[in-house]
Amino acid sequence: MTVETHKETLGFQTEIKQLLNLMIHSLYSNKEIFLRELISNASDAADKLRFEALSDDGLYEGDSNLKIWISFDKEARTITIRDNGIGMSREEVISNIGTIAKSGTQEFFKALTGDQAKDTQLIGQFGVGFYSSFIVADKVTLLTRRAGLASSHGVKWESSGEGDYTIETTEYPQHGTEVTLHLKTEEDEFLSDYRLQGIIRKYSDHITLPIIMPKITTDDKDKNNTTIEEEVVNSAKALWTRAKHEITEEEYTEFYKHVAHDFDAPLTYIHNKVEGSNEYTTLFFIPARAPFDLWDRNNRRGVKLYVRRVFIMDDNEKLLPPYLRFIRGIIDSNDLPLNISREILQHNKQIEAIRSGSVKKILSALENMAKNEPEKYATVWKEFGKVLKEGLVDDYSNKQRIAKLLRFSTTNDDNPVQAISLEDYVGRMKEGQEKIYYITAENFSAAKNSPHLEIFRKKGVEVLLLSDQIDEWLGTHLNEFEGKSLQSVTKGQLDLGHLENEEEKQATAKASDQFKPIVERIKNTLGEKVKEVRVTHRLTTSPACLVADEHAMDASLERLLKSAGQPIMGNKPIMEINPEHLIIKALKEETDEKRFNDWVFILFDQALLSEGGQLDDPGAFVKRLNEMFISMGNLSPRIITLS
Ligand SMILES: Nc1ncnc2c1ncn2[C@@H]1O[C@H](COP(=O)(O)OP(=O)(O)OP(=O)(O)O)[C@@H](O)[C@H]1O
Repeated sequence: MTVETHKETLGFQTEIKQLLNLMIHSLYSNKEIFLRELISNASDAADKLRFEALSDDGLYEGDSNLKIWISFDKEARTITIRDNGIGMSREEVISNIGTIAKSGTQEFFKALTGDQAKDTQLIGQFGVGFYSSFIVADKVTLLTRRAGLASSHGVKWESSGEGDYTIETTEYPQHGTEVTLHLKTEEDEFLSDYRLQGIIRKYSDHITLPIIMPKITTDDKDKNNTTIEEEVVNSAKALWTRAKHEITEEEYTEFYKHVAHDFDAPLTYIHNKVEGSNEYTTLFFIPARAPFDLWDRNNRRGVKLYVRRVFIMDDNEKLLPPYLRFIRGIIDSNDLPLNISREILQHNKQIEAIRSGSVKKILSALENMAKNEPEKYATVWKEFGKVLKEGLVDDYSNKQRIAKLLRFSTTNDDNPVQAISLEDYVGRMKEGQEKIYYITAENFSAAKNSPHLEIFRKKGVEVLLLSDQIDEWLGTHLNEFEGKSLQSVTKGQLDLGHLENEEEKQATAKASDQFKPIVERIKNTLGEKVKEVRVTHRLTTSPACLVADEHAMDASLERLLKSAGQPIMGNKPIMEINPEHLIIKALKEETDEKRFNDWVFILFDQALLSEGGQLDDPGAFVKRLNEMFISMGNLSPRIITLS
């Protein structure tokens, strides 16, 4: 391999400049976290080396005692953080340090508002890692060499964080990385054993590698005789192996920040040891906020797998199902072989048992929280509810447990905040009510104002108002809850069962008879646009609505699939008319064929609009409506003449 030694000056990716600026200003009040971030990176680098060395122990280059060293030089005003982990090649330095390759980057930059207070929150959520060095340093020098490469493949990277950096190949004897911060003039407080040790103990005690600082002792008799020893500053024990009662909340929080790359404390943690034939420990965290890449179902970096404290991998979908991708933490198995590969993981019985045990633990924790700490659970639902709902589709065996965790908006309070459980709903079902009614629409307002709800509102029957995209699948995947079937109010013949009394049933039957001729006329007018026209009793104030056939797809699901580019055989809707409505009564008497046709098309288009549909020919609708206004004589003759 030819070694590229020349020194080049490269520009940061534009986003990095923006990120650096924002970060330096917004994280200044918490500037000591730069050390936590660099230690965290060093620890990850050691994990990576240990894993790669499982298949090639030559990578240790005879030094498998992985450590992190921290030192400072008062005169040069520098702090150095060094590790003997995996290190980086020149290409890796350019792609890891000069660009942000994280998923969710685009979402993050879109979310920035320009308002410093708000953006500070966001930057914490995004994670700043290495760049946090620039909060306290006006120049950062990074020396590194990837394990396995010759010492001539060392890389020196340097930047003052102002838009560009230099990179050159250099001799670097040991594998690993060394980051030197040249402190800004006002940051001398960090040039102190006491201060640095305090930060390490506060934020990085849980790091499993020894974090070492030099301890200088001076001979009492001879002040010039000094000895330097290595002192381990942290407890260097895997946090999850310690007994729960010995671990403080702060320790859990700091560990979370390290594994999750989050700046904020988690909402809660779930720590368990499983003993028996398949021994393992899990430590899971529920974050307080959704990360920017939550919607990326392929991003599975939430949970890390360890085998007897050795990091194995952090991106395997086998560890937790996609609907729990918001969970962060670790799984440490005592029984899996250390050289386990991704391929073996796919078909490993122990992993399957760990996965299903972990899912159960997480669901139990969520159930307990929902019961005992409903406010906390409301946050979980707000942040991760949409993802959790995917579980109904993904996880058949836990469907009923997941169903209990769902929260909805309903017509009970017409509140867009989803807070009502299916148990709440069932608990207050009306006497005679046999089904759980729901409506799906593109957004909350469209659901709330749908004409399909009129009869339910009149009778005081609660309806779930569903407007998240995933809700379209709810009806297909959750057929029943506690023996009550779920029924879309926009599908099929409305059967209110015992909610309707004999009198009402007779009135509907009578109206159907009386309106038979007009129903026929409307059907003839609309032709292929509808499957059927019928008299309804679900409307009280609207003249007409569209419903889907019992076995057809909901109209809103059909629209969703179409917008996702899926070829859909258009299902024709059924138009239902309200015999009590003035327009329908007038229509019954209408003899002018043109006016009748215009009314029918207007009613059809209105019904389509009110359920969030799109008109095939909006211009024709507007024209008909205007003609109708004019002919109704509501406008003064002068205006009519002008038009
Ligand atoms: N000490 C190190 N040894 C080896 N690689 C490192 C080291 N420090 C950083 N890197 C590499 O640089 C990348 C970027 O680091 P950075 O701290 O900016 O982000 P991160 O750790 O991936 O995530 P976050 O920003 O959430 O902390 C890392 O993912 C890693 O590949």
